[in-house]
Amino acid sequence: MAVDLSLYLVTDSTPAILKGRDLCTIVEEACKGGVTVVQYRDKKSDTGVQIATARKLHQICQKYSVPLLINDRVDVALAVGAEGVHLGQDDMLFTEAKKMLPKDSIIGISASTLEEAQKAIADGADYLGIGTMFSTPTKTNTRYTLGTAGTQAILDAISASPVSTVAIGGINHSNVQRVIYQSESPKKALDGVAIVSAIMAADDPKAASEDLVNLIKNPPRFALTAHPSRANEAEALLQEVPAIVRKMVEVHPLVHNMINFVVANFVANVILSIGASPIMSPYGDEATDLCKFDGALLINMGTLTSESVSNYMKAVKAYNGRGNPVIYDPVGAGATGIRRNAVSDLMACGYFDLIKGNEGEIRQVWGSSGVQQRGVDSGPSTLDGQQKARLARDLARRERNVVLMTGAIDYLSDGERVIAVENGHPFLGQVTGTGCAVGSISGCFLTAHRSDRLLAVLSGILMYEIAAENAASKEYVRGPGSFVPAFLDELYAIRTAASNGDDSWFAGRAKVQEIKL
Ligand SMILES: Nc1ncnc2c1ncn2[C@@H]1O[C@H](COP(=O)(O)OP(=O)(O)OP(=O)(O)O)[C@@H](O)[C@H]1O
Ligand SMILES: Cc1ncsc1CCO
Repeated sequence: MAVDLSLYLVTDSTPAILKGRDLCTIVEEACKGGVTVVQYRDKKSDTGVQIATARKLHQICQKYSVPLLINDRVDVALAVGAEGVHLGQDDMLFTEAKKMLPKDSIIGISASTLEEAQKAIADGADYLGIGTMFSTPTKTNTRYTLGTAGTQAILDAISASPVSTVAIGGINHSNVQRVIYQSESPKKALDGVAIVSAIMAADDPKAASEDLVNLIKNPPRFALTAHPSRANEAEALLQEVPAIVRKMVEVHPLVHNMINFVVANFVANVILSIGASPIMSPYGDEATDLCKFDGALLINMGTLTSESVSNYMKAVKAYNGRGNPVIYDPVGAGATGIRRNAVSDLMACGYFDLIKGNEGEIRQVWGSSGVQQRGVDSGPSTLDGQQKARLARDLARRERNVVLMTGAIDYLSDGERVIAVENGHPFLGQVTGTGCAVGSISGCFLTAHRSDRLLAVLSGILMYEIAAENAASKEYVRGPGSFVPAFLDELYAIRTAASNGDDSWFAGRAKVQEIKL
């Protein structure tokens, strides 16, 4: 039996959720608001109460042509003639339930691992409930928190099967679009999302459901536009760079930096030099107002404190809500347990248009790092150029965003194209904050040029690294100390040239190639 799983309501009868209200009234409001399937889930009530409630719910659901599924209790489903059941891994076996239920019944199975998903498919499940997506305070006994990356990996591995899928766990209005978007693998997407408290605990369950329907139907504002690689991709991109630098100077974007205290002053001066406007604010609540200027947000966790992550989360939510660019610079990502946890918490909390880091940091975000970072520096590389390019490409594909891995050669990818940039100067590696400034500059370019994020970031890096080369070539520059003021001057010189319509600073300077993998 085909079911529309797009907005799948799972009930919750706990007093904290119901807040004295009647379960059936909430479900009816949700049906009016557009939920497409209801699962009655009640782990506590006596059988008699469950049957009575399920019967009422079934009458309501039938009025709105919404199928009713019963969690775990095949006997309750049979007693009220519900459309089917949902079974967890500890519930009755699929094969037993199949024997007991009428022929057309829907049977869904919870799957937290690929093995569980494959077994449920082999048994003949009608759909999979994949989760837990995010851990929530109300459900702490979750075996696996998959996140969008784990969900995407399962979808990819089962893409040959036509089985339907919904994601479950911690999904709400603020993350639903991202969950659907980032979980999608090239060959298989979620068919829906299961929602509990975002509807059940809402003051107005009808409005909450309507809002979710709208969010599910519409693509997120941050969806990446596909830019398949052209025959001479690097050259084609380079032709556009000077115009994008001019545009950035003209737009005079604002970049909100939640940045470490070591580099804040240097980064603010870099941003002023390129003709943009910096604001440094570590206070998460300020983002509610700051995001309204439609600039970019940079999260740079260089000097993390016990309060940083919750502040970052508030700001990311505010900027994501307006679809404004958010950049994540996971400084020192692998250096300590606290930073490693911060990486997972932040990656689960919102969408980052760009993740920018040195090799050690990008490897930590990817999750494959067996390498202990000693500090905020990258440390000796163990990857060759192709492997670096592949890592940047794979992370961008997984997160469906843009990834920039900095170093003597920078690797930039949007999941389809990979561009290597050889510009820059070794002095950049000798001055703290030069990587952090790249994150902030990228924010300015992402704000000014939104249709091709890879091109926007590439334009920023080239302006930056060509300025560094120009500065290092001055005869009065003898080392990192004299390099810094000369560097700010050269950024300013390019910005001035660009605002005069003079692109000569760029002619023949870019050392860029596309890497084919
Ligand atoms: N040896 C080098 N040659 C050319 N450019 C370099 C070199 N080292 C670094 N860069 C450039 O310097 C910038 C910063 O990159 P790097 O990888 O040093 O960042 P980082 O380690 O995050 O820095 P920080 O944390 O100090 O801000 C990038 O634009 C990069 O291309
Ligand atoms: C040295 C240092 N320590 C924390 S952040 C930082 C600046 C480089 O990101």
